[in-house]
Amino acid sequence: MAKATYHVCTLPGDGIGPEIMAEGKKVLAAVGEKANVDFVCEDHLIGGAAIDACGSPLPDETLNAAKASDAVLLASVGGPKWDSTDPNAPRPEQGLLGIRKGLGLYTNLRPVKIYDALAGASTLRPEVIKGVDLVIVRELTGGLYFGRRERFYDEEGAGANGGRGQRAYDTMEYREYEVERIARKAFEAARKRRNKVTSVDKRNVLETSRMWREVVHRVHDEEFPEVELEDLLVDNTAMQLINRPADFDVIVTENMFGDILSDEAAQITGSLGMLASASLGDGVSLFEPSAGSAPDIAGKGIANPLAQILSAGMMLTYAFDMTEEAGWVESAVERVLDDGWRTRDIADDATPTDHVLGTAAMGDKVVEYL
Ligand SMILES: NC(=O)c1ccc[n+]([C@@H]2O[C@H](COP(=O)([O-])OP(=O)(O)OC[C@H]3O[C@@H](n4cnc5c(N)ncnc54)[C@H](O)[C@@H]3O)[C@@H](O)[C@H]2O)c1
Ligand SMILES: CC(C)[C@H](C(=O)O)[C@@H](O)C(=O)O
Ligand SMILES: [Mg+2]
Repeated sequence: MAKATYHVCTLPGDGIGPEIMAEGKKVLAAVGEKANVDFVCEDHLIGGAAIDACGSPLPDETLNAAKASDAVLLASVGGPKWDSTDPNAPRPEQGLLGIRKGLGLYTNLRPVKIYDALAGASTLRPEVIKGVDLVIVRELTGGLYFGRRERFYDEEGAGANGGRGQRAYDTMEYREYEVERIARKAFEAARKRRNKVTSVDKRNVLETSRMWREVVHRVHDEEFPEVELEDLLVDNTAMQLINRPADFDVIVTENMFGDILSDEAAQITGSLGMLASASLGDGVSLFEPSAGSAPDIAGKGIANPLAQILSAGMMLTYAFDMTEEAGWVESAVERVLDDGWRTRDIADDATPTDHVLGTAAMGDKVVEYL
């Protein structure tokens, strides 16, 4: 049989990005060898690296290459080097938002799963985290991130109350179809899991949330009546996530609430360095760890590459329908952890120092177990 070839647009980005991307590629190559599939990875610029090279966080060349690929694997963007007080200066994060919008990636899946071996790395007590297995379905191309915004000088306000007159606003806006389609994705995910959806909003305050709740319920009643649906306000969710995390199955929420709740949920698993994600639309998909460029540890070779590796695993499932091979990756990661191998962020007092691995050694270990 002819060897299948998949073209992967790889976007290492900034900070720890290139370090963890190298490990994601290593694992992909190993899977390819075992499955007789060629993953042809081609690096392109995004974020701060792209600003430095050509002044834009998302060069046309990168977006075009992403559109022409079979899937995109991204590491992370951003860092203090590109922090500027000039509101018109290009920002690395615009590259990430631009590619999400440009590829129409409105669904972001962030699975949060406890590895038994990592129970000691979690901030929470073992009896609280036992059995945690949830997925955050985050709306990714709407809301505050993409609403009208402005920063301006308001003469009337100048001097009043001691201010210098600056004003700024961001707007949260949703269209009904945007809520409908993400709700559908959440109910479909729940059907394949434990059949429960928690819809998170701030209906007691926000008009977008009032519409969100109505639309989610309509989609539920008309198309997925057999799925259990619960509503929770976002502040209460933040609390319940650490109070009873094992009760959640699918959490569906708008863009910014999902951003915040997913970092919180990551800490339940022990480290942000463990949280993979898939960003899906109707065309090419993108896979990325949920964490950022971790400037505090960049360049030291100690970042945890497992979220990047698990994101590559999600790519196998969602982009290439290689669920068996994705299972190899998940199982290799699980066995590496079971055998006590750790990066620094998930090590605890009981970890022998010779079991604390650097970024590249952890990638090698996963390949060895594959
Ligand atoms: N997808 C992305 O590209 C993405 C996501 C989040 C933040 N960012 C950007 O990253 C930059 C830094 O943001 P931040 O510091 O607030 O968040 P961050 O996610 O980069 O880091 C938060 C904390 O988690 C740790 N951490 C993150 N990933 C890790 C890993 N793989 N292994 C071990 N530890 C890890 C960091 O060391 C840090 O202590 C900002 O410019 C931000 O906008 C990018
Ligand atoms: C870097 C930033 C724009 C991004 C987001 O908020 O979506 C990140 O925090 C994430 O979670 O992917
Ligand atoms: Mg985030």
